[in-house]
Amino acid sequence: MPNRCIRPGDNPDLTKERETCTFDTDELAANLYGSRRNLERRREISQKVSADPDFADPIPHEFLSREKAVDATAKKSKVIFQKWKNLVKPEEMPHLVNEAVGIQGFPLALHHAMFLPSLNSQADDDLAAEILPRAKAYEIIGTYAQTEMGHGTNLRELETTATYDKTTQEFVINTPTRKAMKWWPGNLGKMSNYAVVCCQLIIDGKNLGPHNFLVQLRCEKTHEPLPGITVGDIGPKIAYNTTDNGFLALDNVRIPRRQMLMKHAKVSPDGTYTPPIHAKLNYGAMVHVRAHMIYSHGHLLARAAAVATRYSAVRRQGRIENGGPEVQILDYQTQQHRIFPQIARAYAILFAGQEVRDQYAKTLEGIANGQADLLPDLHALTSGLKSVVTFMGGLGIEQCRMSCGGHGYSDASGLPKLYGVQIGGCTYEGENMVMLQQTARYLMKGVKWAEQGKSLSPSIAYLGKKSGKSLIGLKGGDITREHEAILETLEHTARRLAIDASQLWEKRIKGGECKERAWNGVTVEMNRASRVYTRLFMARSFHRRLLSSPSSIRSVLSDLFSLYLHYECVDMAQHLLEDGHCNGGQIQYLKKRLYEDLTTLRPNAVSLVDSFEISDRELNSVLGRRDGNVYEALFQWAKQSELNYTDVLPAVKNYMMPMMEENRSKL
Ligand SMILES: CCCCCCCCCC/C=C\C/C=C/C(=O)SCCNC(=O)CCNC(=O)[C@H](O)C(C)(C)COP(=O)(O)OP(=O)(O)OC[C@H]1O[C@@H](n2cnc3c(N)ncnc32)[C@H](O)[C@@H]1OP(=O)(O)O
Ligand SMILES: Cc1cc2nc3c(=O)[nH]c(=O)nc-3n(C[C@H](O)[C@H](O)[C@H](O)COP(=O)(O)OP(=O)(O)OC[C@H]3O[C@@H](n4cnc5c(N)ncnc54)[C@H](O)[C@@H]3O)c2cc1C
Repeated sequence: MPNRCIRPGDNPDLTKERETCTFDTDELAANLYGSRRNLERRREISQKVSADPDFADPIPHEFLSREKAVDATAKKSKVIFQKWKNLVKPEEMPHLVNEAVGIQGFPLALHHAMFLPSLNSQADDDLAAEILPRAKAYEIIGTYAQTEMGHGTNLRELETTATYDKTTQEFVINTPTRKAMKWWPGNLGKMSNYAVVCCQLIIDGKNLGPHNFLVQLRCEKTHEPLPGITVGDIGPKIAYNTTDNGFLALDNVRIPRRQMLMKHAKVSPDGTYTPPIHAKLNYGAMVHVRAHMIYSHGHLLARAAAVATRYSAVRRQGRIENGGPEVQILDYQTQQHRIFPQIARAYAILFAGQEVRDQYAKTLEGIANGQADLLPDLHALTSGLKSVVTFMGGLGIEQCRMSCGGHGYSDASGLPKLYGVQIGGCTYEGENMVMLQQTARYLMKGVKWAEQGKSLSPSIAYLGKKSGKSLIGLKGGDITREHEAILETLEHTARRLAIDASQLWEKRIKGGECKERAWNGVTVEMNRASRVYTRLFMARSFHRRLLSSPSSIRSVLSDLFSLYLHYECVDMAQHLLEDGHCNGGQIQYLKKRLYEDLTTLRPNAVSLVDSFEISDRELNSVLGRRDGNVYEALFQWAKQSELNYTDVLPAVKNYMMPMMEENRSKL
């Protein structure tokens, strides 16, 4: 079957891997990206970026100081948002940015991810008409400033205030304490001249909770901070170092009334407050990012899996049989067990990410028509997915990094930076433990609705079903029936964990605790229920994709799905066993099936990651390069280290040589 990555001059081990492929890699890539046309566009963009001298990197970013890296990123961003702006569709923009700039952030990241979405969904018609065309034309750059030094999670306790002054029809925006400074917002420090700032709305001394306001931070001509505004960069971080995450203090800055984002909640000139149709519509920008970050995090894991798989096919170390040749490390079962589940999870996350984006679009349509009834379901799902996927992705990338041995520790592999970027997602857009509790709140309602026989939305319909006996291992032979048996077992487990958590909670309440304290006593169990609900959704979403896939890729997707299910079940064995729904024999059966899956997938491993269709430039990894010629490339990469600009470093000349000289002269 064709693997279209084969080229003359490639590492022969990689070529051999590609020759054993049993499916058409282009078919799978087209399915992943939605169509052949999308796949071709993806390639076209990759090729054009590589050929554009404006995007050329004289030396890799890894060797640049932070300031120089920020500079290079800003320069490329200007090219993207001027020269390239009309050459790509909005949905192609993330790929263009990844290709041209990389994953560590760029000056307009928050402008796109949160500033524009906030204005689009929360500004009233007047404000939108005035500001959106300017923002879309990049006449101004904006960000989303919500988190403060003292509070990120608990938005109700944010301290920044917007106090309405009826006499002038203005809001007075103020940072009352040091810890009330906005702290963390991306692109706030140096790039943005505007921000959507989240403040407690105060009218006639009454606090009406967090609301969003458009605030100009810097002069449009000089880019100097405006009077009353203190703004800057918070310093280096684990990753995202080309992003100027910032701080901001506002000293009684006045803005006109109409700069409150008033599509949903409104303040009239006389100070009358009208609440929104759903209390949390002000939180819409967060739901937007949570709904979109699932897919992009799937892509980060896909990159790591591509690096680890290709490198493991090229790397030869040790022998399996005495006297045999040194083997490709991909032939070790431990290596396969480390890497193949990451390939499967990356596909699963990408599929789930595509489904949740569609669900977000439907919810938004409803809200535009005055219907917010889909929002609770979407909030529960995006909260669960963002938590599970970012954690899974972090673990997966770290497994991939370790699977590359010493070279995985080098920035040449691209993996340390990938890990740093990925794990940021465990914290931003709501700390994972906190967001899982949001999901759990919804599940607790679902358990009650199911008890009362009420209708349940599709994502929690399983709560209303009855459990039968687990048929895992008892439906021998037929893979379709085995998949169904496992999905039913996962449904049972998700339901059982939600009901157990609900009963534990009720027991504590009956024991005399207030609801909230009782909740805190059961949150570990609540979060377990949320994770399994989310993992069930991911498995179901993968299954839907498998069932709708064309026959040409059905078999390889089915193999991958089997591995996914078997791995997830073994990973969750404790939950499957706890109530006796599965027995030890069934877990042993799942393990046996998992080891068989590793062998089945082995010939297609490289081709499965080739179908992620990530260009060398985007992958930015010496170990993961398509042609597999890693050793020469490693040496060329290291030669660019600034420590190699001279043979004798000043540090050696100034300190080490005199020390050695002094010690020699003492003899
Ligand atoms: C060219 C394009 C390129 C794009 C490149 C993009 C690159 C992007 C890279 C971006 C990187 C980083 C960006 C990061 C940004 C940020 O981090 S912004 C800050 C995010 N902050 C948070 O997420 C804070 C987390 N906290 C909260 O969300 C809330 O405070 C919390 C939900 C935890 C609690 O809120 P409360 O108001 O106290 O509400 P609560 O009492 O718990 O719940 C009441 C009720 O409301 C429901 N609820 C809560 N939130 C929502 C929501 N968002 N939508 C719908 N419903 C919501 C909740 O479930 C309760 O319901 P119930 O029925 O009463 O149980
Ligand atoms: C890379 C990055 C980019 C960011 N970009 C932005 C941005 O653009 N705009 C912006 O406004 N913000 C941004 N943030 C801030 C981010 O949204 C917050 O850091 C995040 O929401 C977590 O809040 P926190 O820092 O207050 O953590 P905390 O809430 O202080 O968390 C600390 C610990 O307390 C626990 N905890 C807190 N509350 C509870 C609870 N109720 N139940 C159980 N445990 C709890 C958490 O689980 C965690 O273990 C960014 C952060 C990062 C790391």
